[in-house]
Amino acid sequence: MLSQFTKVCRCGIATSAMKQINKVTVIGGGQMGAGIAQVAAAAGDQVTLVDVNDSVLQNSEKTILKSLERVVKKKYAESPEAGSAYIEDIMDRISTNTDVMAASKDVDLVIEAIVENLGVKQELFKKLDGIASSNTIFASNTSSLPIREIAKATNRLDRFGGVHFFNPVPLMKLVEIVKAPETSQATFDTLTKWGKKLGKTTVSCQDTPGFLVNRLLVPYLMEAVRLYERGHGSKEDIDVAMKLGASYPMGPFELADYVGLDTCKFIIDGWSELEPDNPLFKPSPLLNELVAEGKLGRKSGEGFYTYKK
Ligand SMILES: CCCCCCC[C@H](O)CC(=O)SCCNC(=O)CCNC(=O)[C@H](O)C(C)(C)COP(=O)([O-])OP(=O)([O-])OC[C@H]1O[C@@H](n2cnc3c(N)ncnc32)[C@H](O)[C@@H]1OP(=O)([O-])[O-]
Ligand SMILES: NC(=O)c1ccc[n+]([C@@H]2O[C@H](COP(=O)([O-])OP(=O)(O)OC[C@H]3O[C@@H](n4cnc5c(N)ncnc54)[C@H](O)[C@@H]3O)[C@@H](O)[C@H]2O)c1
Repeated sequence: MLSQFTKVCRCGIATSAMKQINKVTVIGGGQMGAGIAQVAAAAGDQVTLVDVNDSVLQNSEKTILKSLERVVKKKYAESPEAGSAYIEDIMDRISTNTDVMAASKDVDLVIEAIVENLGVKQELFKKLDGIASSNTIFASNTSSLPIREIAKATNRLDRFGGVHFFNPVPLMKLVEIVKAPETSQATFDTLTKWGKKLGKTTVSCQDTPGFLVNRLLVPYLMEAVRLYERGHGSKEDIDVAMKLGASYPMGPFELADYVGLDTCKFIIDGWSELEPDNPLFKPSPLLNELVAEGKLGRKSGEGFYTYKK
């Protein structure tokens, strides 16, 4: 368990030093939460994955297992037995729980990857703040919401930061570490060290809309949708164009489906509310329509494209 490591400097002011994270609760077992649980357990952390019910958590476990099997196919191609032991070892470090309060009582870090909605995230952390140890750091994997706004629901603004992973978490090498105005240097350093322990490259971000990657990626994806809405290109051609003309691994429509169209909509609606006159943040009628029809991308079997279940 993380120890509150408090130093008193010569001036007499107590300052908290960087801590070691070994025990983590991940809230939200969807595509991001499952990935975060996987990479944390692979790095040796004891992980509890939380979601609203057991059937979601069973799916999360299946997703993690499938992903680990893909990793092992490459990493242990010559030694299937060592591969099985590797998977077993990681799965042994992951437990699941539907009781978020019990799962968050005594851990070094609570990181959430639930729905991209400020009120829901605030409500979650407000509840947790009352029961989690004062040593526990809170973090959000939000794509687009201000970390400070989420943290304001708690009395631990100094022990609250952003840790933004990318999808698919096991493969994407970057993690953005977000320092909100009140995030302490010790918290920021602890989160950065944790990101590196998970094998990721970290970049340091301020608490500005979209941090670094999404401030560029969101306008690009939305502009692709607008291009298509204007009838200036088919989605297939736009995807091919960006893959072969710009060497992106996925075209914008493939990527939006991969991310989840509900998440895309939550992001753009939030930014458009924040800056209604910014043409880059204009919502898209087509995106709204698809989400209203339950076409959320790969996770629901249909979005801009149709996927085999
Ligand atoms: C409108 C607003 C929207 C904003 C959205 C923002 C969202 C968010 O905040 C930020 C993001 O995340 S942005 C999103 C950022 N993300 C991006 O931009 C992603 C862009 N896409 C890509 O980088 C690639 O298409 C992928 C890596 C996803 C798949 O690669 P591919 O070549 O097209 O297809 P492949 O052949 O299937 O797989 C290749 C190899 O990878 C292996 N593997 C795959 N999945 C795995 C898993 N889960 N586990 C383990 N392994 C996995 C697979 O086994 C294979 O191994 P092999 O040994 O070589 O056979
Ligand atoms: N999808 C991406 O590419 C991506 C990338 C980076 C960051 N994010 C961010 O990560 C977060 C999750 O995104 P996702 O794509 O994994 O979503 P998802 O829809 O796949 O999963 C969300 C999960 O959270 C659960 N959940 C919702 N409310 C909950 C609560 N109160 N308590 C416990 N569990 C709850 C849901 O049951 C669901 O399983 C969002 O904030 C999103 O912006 C997403």
